[in-house]
Amino acid sequence: MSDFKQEALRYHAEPRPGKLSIEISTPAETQRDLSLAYSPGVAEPVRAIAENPELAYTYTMKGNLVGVISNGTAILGLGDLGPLASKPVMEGKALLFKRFANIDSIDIEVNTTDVDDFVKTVENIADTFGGINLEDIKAPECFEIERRLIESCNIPVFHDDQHGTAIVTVAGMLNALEIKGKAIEDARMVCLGAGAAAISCSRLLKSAGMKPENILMLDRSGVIHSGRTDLNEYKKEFAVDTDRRTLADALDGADIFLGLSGPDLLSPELLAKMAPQPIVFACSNPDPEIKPEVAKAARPDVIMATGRSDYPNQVNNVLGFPFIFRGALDVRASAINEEMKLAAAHAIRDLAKMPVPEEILAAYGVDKMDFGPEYIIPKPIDARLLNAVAGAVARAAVDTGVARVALPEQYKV
Ligand SMILES: NC(=O)C1=CN([C@@H]2O[C@H](COP(=O)(O)OP(=O)(O)OC[C@H]3O[C@@H](n4cnc5c(N)ncnc54)[C@H](OP(=O)(O)O)[C@@H]3O)[C@@H](O)[C@H]2O)C=CC1
Ligand SMILES: CC(=O)C(=O)O
Ligand SMILES: [Mg+2]
Repeated sequence: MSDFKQEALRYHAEPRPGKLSIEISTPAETQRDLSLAYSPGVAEPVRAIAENPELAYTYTMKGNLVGVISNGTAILGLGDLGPLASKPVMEGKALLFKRFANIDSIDIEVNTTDVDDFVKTVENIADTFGGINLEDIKAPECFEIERRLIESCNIPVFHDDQHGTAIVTVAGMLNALEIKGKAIEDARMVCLGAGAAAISCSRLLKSAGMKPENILMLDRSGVIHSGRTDLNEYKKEFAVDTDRRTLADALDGADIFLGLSGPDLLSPELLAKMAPQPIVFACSNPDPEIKPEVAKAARPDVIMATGRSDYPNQVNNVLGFPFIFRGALDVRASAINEEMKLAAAHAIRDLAKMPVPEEILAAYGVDKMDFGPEYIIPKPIDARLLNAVAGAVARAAVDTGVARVALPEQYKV
């Protein structure tokens, strides 16, 4: 086993197993403290909430608590390895919520692949939380699960692999296209993968101006075209009239490769077929569709992003979900709508054009980071993301009427 793999296991095992702990936020030392925290004092908020459920936001941690909920059917790009094996990823998402947006969150792994069962389980516990982040649930089930939970829950329900990924991808893509000097309306994209992330990214790219006829999507059976009879309703949305059938056919002259599929599926020979200054977002985790060093050797003109922290241009939903939920929770939004998503994408995009603070350069061990092919998107540790993205989301929630409390001062511009 490599040193890095051993270190990763040790990181998860020490100083105690896992990556999270729960802390007490009120005094609990004296008889008086205990009388207030538990019996008899706890009866007062119980009675208050029973009379007015909104007071759960005042007297419990609900308003700053997000459930990270999975059934482990699409764990990163590792596939369906079951709910328990997804726990390190879900604890990781909770770590990121806390680290980047001071949101308390807890992971819940649900042991079912049945849509009705999953939906019922989440519905039954939803009131515990201020928001629900669905994670690593495979397509097509994820679409029905999210739709039904959005309908039945009165808190934001957000499938991160769909919308978190789409928001960050659109932010990075608009910047990559700007650097390439190509309008999104004219860009031709090949999307490898037709699951949760691919469908949602392609939908949001269309909302941002990409033409449906300029998107060729592929699944394991090749190009999704209108002659296919094996397509579910989500894939059908992307079926086009075309003679192209294979990834090689699709990539001929394409401007963009968006990979949301699996490891090492884009060869240097196929990359060579793309248009000048190709944009390659190889976003599969942990192993991208093509490694940046391989892509750059084949195409020195490539604008390249991956989902990983150890290469430039990390296009990963970590840049989105902590800040999006921060904004949504702060205005007690009932939903995370399209306007909020596009506002988040533009806020992330715009931040990449601002001068990069010293502490970020130091953390990444470089002398400079300037907007360009090696820096199309901010780093997750950029502290400015919090106010920029959460503020944009909160303002969009207020503007579109889904906020249930007024805009906090810190988000007023
Ligand atoms: N960077 C980021 O922020 C994110 C990256 N991702 C990555 O995207 C990938 C997909 O995740 P998600 O959408 O949640 O999973 P899903 O299970 O919903 O979708 C997987 C999709 O990939 C396709 N696929 C798998 N292998 C191949 C192959 N050999 N050739 C063509 N298509 C293939 C599947 O095809 P078929 O439909 O035929 O089965 C399916 O459409 C993962 O690698 C994940 O790590 C996901 C979310 C965020
Ligand atoms: C980043 C992420 O959510 C994924 O790869 O599934
Ligand atoms: Mg995921």
